[in-house]
Amino acid sequence: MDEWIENVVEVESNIGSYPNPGTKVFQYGTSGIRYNSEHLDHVQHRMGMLVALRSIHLKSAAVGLMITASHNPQDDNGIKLIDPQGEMLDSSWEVYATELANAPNNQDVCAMLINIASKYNIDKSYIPRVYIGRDTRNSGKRLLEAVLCGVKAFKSNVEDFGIITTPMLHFFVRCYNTNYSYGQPNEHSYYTKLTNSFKTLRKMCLDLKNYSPIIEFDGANGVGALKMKDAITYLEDSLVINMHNDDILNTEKLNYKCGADFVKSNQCPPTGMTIKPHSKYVSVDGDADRIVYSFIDENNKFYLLDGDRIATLVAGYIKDLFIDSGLDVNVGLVQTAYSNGNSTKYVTEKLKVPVACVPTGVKYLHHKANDYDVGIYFEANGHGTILFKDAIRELIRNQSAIEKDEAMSLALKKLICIMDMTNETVGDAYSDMLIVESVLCERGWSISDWYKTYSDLPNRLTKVTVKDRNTFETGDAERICIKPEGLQGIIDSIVSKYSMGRSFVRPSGTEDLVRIYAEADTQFNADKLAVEVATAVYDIADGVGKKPE
Ligand SMILES: CC(=O)N[C@H]1[C@@H](OP(=O)(O)O)O[C@H](CO)[C@@H](O)[C@@H]1O
Ligand SMILES: [Mg+2]
Repeated sequence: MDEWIENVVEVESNIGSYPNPGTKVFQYGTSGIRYNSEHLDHVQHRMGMLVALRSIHLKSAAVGLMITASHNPQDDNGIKLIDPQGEMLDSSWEVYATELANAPNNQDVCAMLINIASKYNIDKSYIPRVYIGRDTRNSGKRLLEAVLCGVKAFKSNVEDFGIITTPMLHFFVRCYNTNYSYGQPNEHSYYTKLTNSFKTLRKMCLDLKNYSPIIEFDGANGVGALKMKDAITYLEDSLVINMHNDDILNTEKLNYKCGADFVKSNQCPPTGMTIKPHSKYVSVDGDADRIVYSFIDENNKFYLLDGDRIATLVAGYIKDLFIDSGLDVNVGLVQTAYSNGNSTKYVTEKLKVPVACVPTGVKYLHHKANDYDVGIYFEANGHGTILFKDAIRELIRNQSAIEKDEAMSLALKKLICIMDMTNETVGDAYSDMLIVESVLCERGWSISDWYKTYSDLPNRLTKVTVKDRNTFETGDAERICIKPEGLQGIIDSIVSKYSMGRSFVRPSGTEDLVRIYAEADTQFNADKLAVEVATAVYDIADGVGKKPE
């Protein structure tokens, strides 16, 4: 074992070209590793080796490696690793990713890989299979070379899909490992599967009422824009997509004042396009795994329909379809502490769908959603999907084949369409858009009809930089702050002064800072509550820079 790995690392992998300059500390966090791309060559090289080893461990299952920094600025880049069912890398291996990225020298890298190989008793006769994709960032091509060097050292079968969205790569990985029952690992199969089921459902919708198929699409000047242009040829006339922020050649524009993260964080329309009252705006992020909707009214007031809204829309619709189909299926929704309190109330009280709350990060939501027959999960920022248990999928298809009752049969057919247009591996802006458009059309709703289903509690998300965010520890799905000691007591007493107040703090997993979330009866109060709690964090945890105001 030792000799094998030593040979791979020291001879085959060209490791001498990828030294760790030792200037930065990396962490495989909420969603992989992200950093300024200048510091990432050795990281990508090592992740290439790790992912190949993971495939060998999993007996030649295809695993994925996506080179992206999602909604971060153009200068950043990073990596997301994908496990065989298209889900995110198992958390037990995240630790190795972090350790390897930080290993000071090549001998350490070698020793760590030997450790992993012997811990899992890895059988080196398996040939690894690695699927690779990247977003539109300039640095992607250079970092790809580093990844390839690492991956090929293990004599892997490598498939480089070039520039694709993150969810496409997740989909492709699942296709291979399900022996292609999920689809073929190529873009044509992806578009065809998702779009055909969308078009089939659209034909069942006879009365559009207030629904409009026109979408103003904000592509964040990234891969989402590039791929939407391809998708349009598959959609034909089922949707009218007007493209904006689709300048992928001007890479410094990526995510700049546009895209899902900008719109959600700043609670304002994307720039780079004319915003017309009551038009329907769709914004995706830099790797197209997030989506939010928005519009303005005749008074230029801005309305955001974020992940919470999408989750409630989808949960209500799916629940109704199951009622109509006569099938008794448990449908549940998974949220995080960032979900608006009124969305949780609406889902539990009005839609009567159970809600679970888990820590931030799609991996936690995805995992929890598996507890339900049909689990819907969305982060408030617009990352989410629907998971159908295999047995339920089968039940729906079998029942649909024999159902005689017309109404029940129609509901089952609609459920099949929804299943087939869902990319169940991970949040997927394209798939989610098709689902939202389907439900809006079925309901006969305009975007403002959708907005009227419930009203959000005013809220504010803010952040504070502290000396060491690792001193923070949280509990109860991040709703309680355990460390620094004493902080939770202070937060409780601040919150108690506010009507409908709620606030929590947690260290970010993607940035070096602490996030503060606050909700209250008015926007003024939510803002004020956020500042008060941010100040408490700043004071107790050695805040860095300007005091919150
Ligand atoms: C409040 C917030 O939106 N946090 C985001 C952000 O994580 P942080 O750990 O909060 O930095 O990035 C994650 C990856 O994209 C995403 O999963 C998560 O929801
Ligand atoms: Mg993303």
